[in-house]
Parts: sequence; C-alpha cells; structure tokens
Amino acid sequence: MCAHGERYGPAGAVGRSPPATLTVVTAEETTRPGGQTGKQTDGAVGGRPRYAYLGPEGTFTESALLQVTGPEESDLVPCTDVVTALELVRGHEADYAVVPIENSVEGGVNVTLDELSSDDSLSIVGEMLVAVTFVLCARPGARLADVGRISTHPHAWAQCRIWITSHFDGVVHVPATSTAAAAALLASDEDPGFDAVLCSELSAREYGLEVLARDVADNPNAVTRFVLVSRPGNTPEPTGADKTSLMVHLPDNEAGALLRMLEQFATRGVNLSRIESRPIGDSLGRYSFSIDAEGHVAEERLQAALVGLHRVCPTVRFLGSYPRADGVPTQLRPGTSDADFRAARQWLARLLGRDDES
Ligand SMILES: O=C(O)C(=O)C[C@]1(C(=O)O)C=C[C@@H](O)C=C1
Repeated sequence: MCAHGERYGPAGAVGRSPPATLTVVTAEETTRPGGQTGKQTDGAVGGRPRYAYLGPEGTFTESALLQVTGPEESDLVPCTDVVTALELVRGHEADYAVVPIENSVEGGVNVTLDELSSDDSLSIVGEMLVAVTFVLCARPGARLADVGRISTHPHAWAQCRIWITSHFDGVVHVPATSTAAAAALLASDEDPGFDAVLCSELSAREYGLEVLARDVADNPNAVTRFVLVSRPGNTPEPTGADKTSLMVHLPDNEAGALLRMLEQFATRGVNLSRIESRPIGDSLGRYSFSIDAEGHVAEERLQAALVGLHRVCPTVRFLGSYPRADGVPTQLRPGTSDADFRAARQWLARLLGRDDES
C-alpha cells in the first residue's frame, strides 16, 4: 500500500530551502528521538529553527513533521490547532508550520485552505504524505462492549464512519482537536467524557492505551497530505517535479468566467492536480478557487499562466512553489518547455526588429 518512507536530515534554517520530501510514510515509520516535552507552548525564536505543528506528540501531523526535521536539530512546537500553528509563523515566533491540507477520503482541510489564502503572509515550501491508519483504543482493561462515547479529530471520525456504525449502535462522537489530543486526555483525565479513542497505533502506545480493534478505517489506503509553511521569500528551487498552489477569485456574474480561468492553464500545458471551491464568505454564491498546478513559478509556462490569470481574474494569490512529495516529474506537452517559450520570444523580437529578448 505505501512506499517505505525516508526520513530526512536537518532542515535548512530560515532563508534556505527545506529538503524535498518524496514518499508516503506511516505514523509508525517516523521516529522521534526524544527531548520533547509535548507541552503545548508558544515561544520566541531561538538559535535553532522552530517548527509549529498540530500537536500534541503522536498526531499524524507530527509524523509528517518528522519527515522534514527532528528534535536534534530543531525546536518542535506542538499547537492545539492549525490556526495557532500558522499564527506563530506569521508572528515570527516560529520559522515553519506543518499542517494537514488534504485527505484522500475526506477532502480538503478547510481551515488550512482558508488560512493560507486569507492574506499574503504565508507561503507553502514543502509537502509531505502520511498513510493514515487508525486503531480504536481505550484504558487498559476496557472492553469493546463497554464503548459508548468515542473521541477523535472530526477527519479521523469521518474516515472510520462505516466501521463505527457497523460495530456500534448509537455510539457518540466527542470531537477532539487531534487524534493524539483525544488519546492524551483519555490517558490523563479521570473523566474525559468518553471511553475510547480513534488514533494511530503509535499514539495508543505512547499514551499507554490498549488497542481494542485495528484497521478500523473504511479505506485502508487513505493518505493525508501535509504542507510545510513558511513566510514568503523562501521559495525552494525548481526540481522538475514541483507543484504551485494558488488562490483565485472569478469576476462576479460573468458567463464563462470559470472556463476562461481554466483556459489560462490549459493553453500553456499546465496540468492541475487539485481544484476546489471555497465560499468567500461575504454572501451566498461567491467562491474562491484553491488550486494546485503542476510546475514551478520559475518555469515559463507557469509564469505565462499566472500572467493570463492576472488579466482575467480580479484576485490571484500565489501560495508557493515546492517539490512534490511523490517526486513525479512534470510531464511537458510539446511546445511548452522553457526553451520553446524563449525561442518564441526571440522570433517575435526579430520580427519587431528588436534586440534578442530571451
Ligand atoms: O489528528 C491528527 O492526528 C492530525 O494530524 C489531524 C488529521 C487531519 O486534520 O486530517 C490528520 C490526519 C488524519 O486524516 C486525521 C486527522
């Protein structure tokens, strides 16, 4: 199901590109060599890079983070929610944040999509994939038959819905800020208000909980995609296997506006790997489009698409170009390479009797 994961060495300090990430890993394949307290803290930037993430220890987000860096070389700052993690980066209290953005079963993580596209203060510089598998766990000695209230992150609940409804009658979901937060609470609180948790097997082990059932996810191949976020100005170099994330508004009440927006990509041979609409929020019927395009902003065809978008869309926000986690190289359609664009410009310059403009 999932390729074996590679853990990467030290991430670059702010201003340098962080390392590219390549494969899908499981929570169990990531390692945390120790040294972290798991305390939910905000703090000032020290000498080492600081990474804020959706915590506490044991979340799938932490598994994604550990693909990029570890506690030996960086300060890892667990946060209770995505907004706080991103806010620490905005406020220069962290250099990077790792947050979930998309799940193969449940779709986009709206809070992340909305936060990243709300202003120009954040930029995506990397992506990581984590294979998500869940266990149902409880305090030692508990029995499956005793479970009446289950806590977990809403995304985790959604991914186990069929298994839950086929194994329990009228069980109640108690939402938690993360899968590991639910496990930590069950392990520590006398009466947390629930008796079982859906989380990773790693988390169950770390918080001393007993596994009541394994492989409870409805789709055994589920993958969650996470992004590494920084402040603008740290765009990684192109690798030939990159993605560019954008947020675009369409003109109001204009027939064919969506088609015209999509044409800007299609005519330059830019493939889209994700497009979804999000309500702008000020009235019904107004949407923004969150888009991942294949390619890097340093490449001609992506630049031409951006220029085209700028002409036909009232708002175009560049959210970052970064290496693809799966390392799949961008497929070039004939006539869309950088050399093709340059040759065309040179031809035009000659027609106009200008000096060579490459
Ligand atoms: O709760 C966690 O462990 C998380 O990292 C969050 C999250 C998510 O937001 O989707 C990440 C992966 C799983 O899909 C379930 C929950």
